Amino acid sequence: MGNCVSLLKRKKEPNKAITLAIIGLDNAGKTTLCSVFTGETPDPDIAPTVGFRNVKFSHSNFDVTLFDVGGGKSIRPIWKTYFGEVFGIMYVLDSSSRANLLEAREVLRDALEHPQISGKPILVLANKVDKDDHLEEVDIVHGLKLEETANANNCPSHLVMVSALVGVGTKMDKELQDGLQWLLEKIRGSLSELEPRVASDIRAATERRDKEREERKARVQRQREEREKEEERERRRLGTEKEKEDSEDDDIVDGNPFKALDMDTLKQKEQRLKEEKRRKQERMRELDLEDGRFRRSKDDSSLGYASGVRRSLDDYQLESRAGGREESSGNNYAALNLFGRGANSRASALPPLEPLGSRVVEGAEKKKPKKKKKLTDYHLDDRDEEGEFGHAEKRDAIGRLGLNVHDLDSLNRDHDVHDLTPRVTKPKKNNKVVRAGRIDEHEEEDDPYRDLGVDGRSRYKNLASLRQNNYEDVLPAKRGNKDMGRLNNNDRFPRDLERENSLYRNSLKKISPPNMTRFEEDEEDDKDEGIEEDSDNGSDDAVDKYRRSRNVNGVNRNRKSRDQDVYSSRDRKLRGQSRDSDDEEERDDYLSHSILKDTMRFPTSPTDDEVPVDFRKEMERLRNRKVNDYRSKHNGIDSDNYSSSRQNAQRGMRRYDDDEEDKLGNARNRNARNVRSPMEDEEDFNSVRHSGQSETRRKKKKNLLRSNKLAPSDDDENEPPSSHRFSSPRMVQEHGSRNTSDADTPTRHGRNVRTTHIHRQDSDFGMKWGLAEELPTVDSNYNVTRMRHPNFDDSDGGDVVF
Ligand SMILES: Nc1nc2c(ncn2[C@@H]2O[C@H](COP(=O)(O)OP(=O)(O)OP(=O)(O)O)[C@@H](O)[C@H]2O)c(=O)[nH]1
Ligand SMILES: [Mg+2]
Repeated sequence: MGNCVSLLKRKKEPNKAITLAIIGLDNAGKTTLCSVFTGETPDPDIAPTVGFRNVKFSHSNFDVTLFDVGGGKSIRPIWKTYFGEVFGIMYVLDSSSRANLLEAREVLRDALEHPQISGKPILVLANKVDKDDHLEEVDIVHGLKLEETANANNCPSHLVMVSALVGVGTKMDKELQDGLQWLLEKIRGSLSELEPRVASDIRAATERRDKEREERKARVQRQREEREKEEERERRRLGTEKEKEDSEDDDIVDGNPFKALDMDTLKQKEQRLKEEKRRKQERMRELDLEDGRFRRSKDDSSLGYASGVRRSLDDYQLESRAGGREESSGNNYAALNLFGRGANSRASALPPLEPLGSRVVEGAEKKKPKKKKKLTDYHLDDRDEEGEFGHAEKRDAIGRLGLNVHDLDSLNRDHDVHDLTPRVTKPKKNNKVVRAGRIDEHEEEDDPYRDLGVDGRSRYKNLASLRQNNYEDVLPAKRGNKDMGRLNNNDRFPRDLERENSLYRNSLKKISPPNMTRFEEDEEDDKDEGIEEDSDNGSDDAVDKYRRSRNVNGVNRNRKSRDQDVYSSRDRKLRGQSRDSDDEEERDDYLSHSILKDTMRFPTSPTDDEVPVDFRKEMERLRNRKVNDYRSKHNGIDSDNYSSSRQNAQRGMRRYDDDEEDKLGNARNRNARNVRSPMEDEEDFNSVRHSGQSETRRKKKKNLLRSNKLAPSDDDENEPPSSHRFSSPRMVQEHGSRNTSDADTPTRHGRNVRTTHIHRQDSDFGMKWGLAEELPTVDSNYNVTRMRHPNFDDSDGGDVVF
């Protein structure tokens, strides 16, 4: 009955306003719990609290203001600012985080030990108990040393295991509700003590804050006065008036910020400011002049102010003593009274100001820094025509290109200069400047690389461009381009420009196709392809046409496009070269050209003394490989086939023994001795071509190739007809009957093996097993290769021998 009366009594009383603080480590769930108390649904993507915020809610006849502070390390120190105002504390702990328990203990201890907290009730909220791995109550009490700390600081404490995610407002977690109730009751129970304590703490805090504010104000006032004094001194020195207080508030008339502005007043104000400024400047000039005169009268008249200020401090001290000047104690700069009579001690303490003095030095002209001339195409070309370079350009060229004096001499002599010009300026249309890789009338008149053909020319210019860019700018764009990649190797690429270029010129002369027909052919191509001549450009010579239509610029063209230019499939067709043709001659022609093409990718100059060793070796290796590949491929034995034969034997697909290896080896050697590859033929052909007979090149070359292939060598009468050497495996099969017989053939092992005529349709297994490509040349006398399919039923005819 008594309880009911007290409840009814309480209901009639107005709510008590109290303040609480919710503290704890970051990420404990403080802000989420605040939402729960206020009845808001917590934001799942809640951000960490930076600083402080407060929330309000009512519970059990209390209007609670809850201070939610950030739990981050850097924010914790501000907690204590609020401790004096609070009646009690909620301490939140993430019960699922064991790692933070120690830190949480320390933070709790620090809080309870604070004089404005000790004795106040503490509610510990072990949050996030909805998580599986949360700590047990005992562990938390033990881990936090809650009882010891609370008892030590006379703080009534209570711990509840809660989850902020259960519900909000009246539907909040029951434990949480109980905990809140406990705290509020505790506060209610000690309200008589707490209220005066909090009130006094708040008063003390307010007094402290007021005191601090006063101190700050006084400090600011002192600083302002100092500044004003300084400004006054400066004004007196310059003889200017004190400006009217020009605060932003001036424009606010009668405290009304929205009142219309008086334009006349504003104009007057502006005028006044201008006048002030002008007077100030005049005064400054006068002072400068005075000072300048003073300096000159003391020194040599030729010595300007600028040099005067550089004199030693001792001079000035002496001077000031002689002139009865005041000498500031201990400050040498004070002796440098640069501002004449009116100068005050502060100003004279300043270091000398050179720019002021420099104005009064008669005849002292400021030298404008000369603009550094850029090394452009134009400059270089100009000088080149005169046959000389300026020193600056030479130095520039040395710096840029890493050239030596010898190189520079060569620049003067040769047309190399065109290729070495840095591409700084953008050439105008139809101008005469020659840029790297470009061809125009100017160059065409005396083009030393004309013989190289378009491809050779651009290749040469690529080289020059590489040099000019120190191999770096161009190369990335050429990635994948074998020859450019090789040039990047500095070891193989001597720095000597002359040597390098002659090397390339030689190699290009040797391998480039005859240039006389290039433009004509391309003109025809262009017609066929519908490329029209550019009517804007007046020049109609073949070189220009070619350049315009193909955009031939040595720097920009990549290998693919170059190869396509010279060896396009269209060209090959026109020349009667085709990989797929049934015509043997066409195929040969194709092959020889593909070798030639590859050779072009690895340009070499065979003049031994000129070529660096590594480079030469590499080229020789390449050439030999090509020749050997060709020989072996077209003479029935190649290393691939040989090794695969060995592999087949090991797999049980064919019989294999050392004797056979001997035979194969012998055959290979013999064939290698006697067969000339198209590569060698091409070399011969080139020598013919360069002797001026290029118009009949195709005919001659074919004859040359054919004669070589068809003529068996003298020292080997058993050489099979050379046509076989150039036959595809398919053709070998088709003509197999010429070299095999149906009769038994004795082997060295004394076993008779029946040879079989293999028709095309019979050779399925060979094709299927990928062996068709490996079929060797058939020779009934000594070159017998045996292949046997493991599943092949030989009951009808024994082994199959090719
Ligand atoms: N599982 C679970 N997650 C909770 C619970 N309470 C809060 N969280 C989550 O814990 C994270 C941190 O919550 P906050 O309320 O921002 O933590 P805080 O203590 O305010 O952190 P600071 O502001 O940085 O000090 C949030 O992702 C909440 O969703 C809970 O009871 N259970
Ligand atoms: Mg927070």
